[in-house]
Amino acid sequence: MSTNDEPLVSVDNLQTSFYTEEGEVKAVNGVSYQIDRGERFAVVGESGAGKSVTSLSIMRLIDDPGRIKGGEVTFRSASAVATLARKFPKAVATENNDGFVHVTELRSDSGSVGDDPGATVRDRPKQVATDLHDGDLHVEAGYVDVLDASEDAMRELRGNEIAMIFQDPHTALNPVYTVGEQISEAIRKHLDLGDKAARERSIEMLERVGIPDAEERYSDYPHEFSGGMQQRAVIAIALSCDPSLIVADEPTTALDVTIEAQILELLEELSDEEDVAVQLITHDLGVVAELCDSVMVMYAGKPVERSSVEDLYYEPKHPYTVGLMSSIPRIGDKRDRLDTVPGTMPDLVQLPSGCSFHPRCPYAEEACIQHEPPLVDVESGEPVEDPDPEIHSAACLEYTGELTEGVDFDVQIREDAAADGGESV
Ligand SMILES: Nc1ncnc2c1ncn2[C@@H]1O[C@H](COP(=O)(O)OP(=O)(O)OP(=O)(O)O)[C@@H](O)[C@H]1O
Repeated sequence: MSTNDEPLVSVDNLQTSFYTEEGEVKAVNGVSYQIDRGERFAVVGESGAGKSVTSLSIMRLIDDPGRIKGGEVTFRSASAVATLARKFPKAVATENNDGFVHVTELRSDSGSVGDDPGATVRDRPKQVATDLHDGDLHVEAGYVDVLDASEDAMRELRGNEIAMIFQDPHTALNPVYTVGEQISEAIRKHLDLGDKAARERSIEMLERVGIPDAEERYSDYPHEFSGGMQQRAVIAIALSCDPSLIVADEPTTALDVTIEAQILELLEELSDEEDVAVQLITHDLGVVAELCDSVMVMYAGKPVERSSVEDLYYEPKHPYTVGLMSSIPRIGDKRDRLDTVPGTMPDLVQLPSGCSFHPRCPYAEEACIQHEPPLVDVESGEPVEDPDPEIHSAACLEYTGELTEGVDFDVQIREDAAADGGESV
């Protein structure tokens, strides 16, 4: 199998902690997942579940007192590998040298590339073809070992291959530059274009994200844009460098209902048309239903359920997910629906014994206080080693057969409601 058929992002047993006066805050405590090219993947859970820290970790944006303690993050992209190999040839792994840039398939216009494609690239980095440079060595497949990458390489990756959209577009835009200049600046930096070409591309991007009269609006300052238009401009900046992954952290929380729906529609359209994968972080299952294909529910730094969005809606398996589902609002409804799970997230310095959710779980039994449930295939009860998006998995002793009473819930979704954000009864 070519590595291009493999997931774009693979996260394996990621662990990130903050070392505070109170102790070690285990914000991300063994998280694994994968995202395919063009897939829209949601990370959902209450405040403090570890959603943002997971995303910041895969982009290597964790600052003191935080530290990524362990795990592996792999980003498979031939274009990223080609760009990094050309810029940082000493970082290319070969049979004899370590490196965080891995070339797994290489094609040469002028003949053989030998048995060790990494060594070939190391020897002739300036002949590697990229989006910006011609060359006779073509990287067909490869990956970047993100947690081993240098800071310089990460800077290159962020913005070029992985773009970010945050909750508040207002803070993402600089008030003293026009919106157009900010998009042009991003384009000039990443695509090596001159002023005129960058301006033209910026106007195209503004049109692409649905800003009317893009040419005139190019010279507006951010305060002259509405909140929804500002978020569209942020999306234009994110897209202008042709990323393969957009990480969107609560991108619609600051927007009103109608605008929220429009922005989600825009993200969906762009991801379909440009084959961009999206990692969406949200506490809102209505937003997940609207946009995503697959979902990971997090609780206290760990995944507690993983499945397709459809399976999660029609057949949630973890009592925590069921709690989250119990009053999925229609899209845009800003009620704090997560109040519906009584109790609060535990102290991440001193997690409860056994299942972290047991103090809040209506079905908890003695076994739940004693044993930490592994993430298992809900059908077979077998542990899920590799995060397989096809497998519906949950971390609850119900599915390992260790509960005596078992869990007992009944979720009914109105067909029409599921389509527009879902509403469970
Ligand atoms: N700089 C920091 N110092 C100490 N603890 C931190 C820091 N940043 C995050 N944490 C802790 O890590 C845990 C996970 O936080 P994270 O922001 O990932 O949660 P979240 O699920 O994204 O929630 P929210 O929706 O509120 O952003 C929280 O307990 C938080 O207090």
